[in-house]
Amino acid sequence: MDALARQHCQLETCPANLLSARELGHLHTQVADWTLEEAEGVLQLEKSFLFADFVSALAFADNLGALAEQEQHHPSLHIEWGRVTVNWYTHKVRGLHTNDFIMAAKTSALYEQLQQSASWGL
Ligand SMILES: C[C@H](O)[C@H](O)[C@H]1CNC2=NC(N)=NC(=O)C2=N1
Repeated sequence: MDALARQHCQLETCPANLLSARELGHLHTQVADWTLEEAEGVLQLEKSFLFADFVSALAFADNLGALAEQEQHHPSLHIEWGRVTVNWYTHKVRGLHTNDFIMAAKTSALYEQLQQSASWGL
């Protein structure tokens, strides 16, 4: 996951960049704790992150939003008390692109970073 988390999103995505099943399988092994879901015919990566309360969930979503702006690649977020469910897919290709795996890895790394700083009471 670390190598993927250090990459940056490609700004130009086009349907030609849709991943092959082999590429998709290889990339998924690097973010194996994310599930492959299909919604309205669109394949996406999904993972729920747990928090102590709503404020912490909102802070994570805010940090993730800043990351998405930096990378110009944006998630679908469902924010509730104690949980944020994150979905990644590429609108332009109506499916999964390498960018989605990069951002999934970055999302997991962000969560670990925030949980560590919270546990240190920082
Ligand atoms: C112009 C802008 O960079 C593009 O429209 C980006 C914005 N963020 C995006 N986010 C996602 N998830 N998919 C996209 O196709 C996408 N396109």
